[in-house]
Amino acid sequence: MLIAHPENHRLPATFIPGSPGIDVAAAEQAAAALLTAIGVSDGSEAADRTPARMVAGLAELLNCPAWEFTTFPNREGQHELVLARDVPFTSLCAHHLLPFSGVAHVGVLPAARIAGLSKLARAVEAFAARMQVQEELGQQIAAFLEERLECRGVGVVLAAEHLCMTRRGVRAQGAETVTIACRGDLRDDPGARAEFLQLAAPQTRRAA
Ligand SMILES: Nc1nc2c(ncn2[C@@H]2O[C@H](COP(=O)(O)OP(=O)(O)OP(=O)(O)O)[C@@H](O)[C@H]2O)c(=O)[nH]1
Ligand SMILES: [Zn+2]
Repeated sequence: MLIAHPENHRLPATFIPGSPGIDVAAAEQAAAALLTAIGVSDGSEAADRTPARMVAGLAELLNCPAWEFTTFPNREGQHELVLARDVPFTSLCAHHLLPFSGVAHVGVLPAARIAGLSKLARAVEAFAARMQVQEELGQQIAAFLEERLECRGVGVVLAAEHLCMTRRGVRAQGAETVTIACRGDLRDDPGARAEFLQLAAPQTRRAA
């Protein structure tokens, strides 16, 4: 069954740095308990601050710095594709809490306004800073840009390695997961879609 999360792509106008959702003391206590429970707590000096480092590391991955979505008037009529290619990202797999990371290719067909270019990458960063499912990550970025920019089309290609799939479980080393989230003319206009995917697709495989 498809479960829709219509609010998931909404972000506050300005992002606040810090990790307000994290109770650091409780998280460190739980991390220490986890290390003990799985039998790796050896009391050594090296592991002394491991619970604190675990929490700080997770807080870092679940946080993104403050930014604003800056746009400019489309004065010269840029109605062709604008593509930010090879934007690196790291997120946390919602199922295993292991990292998945790779690159995002974000394309926009502008209308009345153009986005500050870095904001395409910042949108990727902001939505990646959550427990995520790759398909939902792509859809949330696309929905956010479509809504904020009121553009004619948005396309988001994500190509990522999931450690939960390549380093544990099935251990499919080298496997890459590619997802496409297109909206507007980048989904419905075959020519525009083909041009976008052609420019984005050759970049989906990481350098060996
Ligand atoms: N569709 C999708 N699946 C994901 C993503 N990240 C992880 N998964 C999958 O989520 C599934 C969770 O399945 P479970 O059977 O509950 O977990 P598991 O026993 O650890 O499964 P294995 O990884 O096969 O050992 C696995 O198939 C993962 O590969 C993602 O971003 N998108
Ligand atoms: Zn996983």
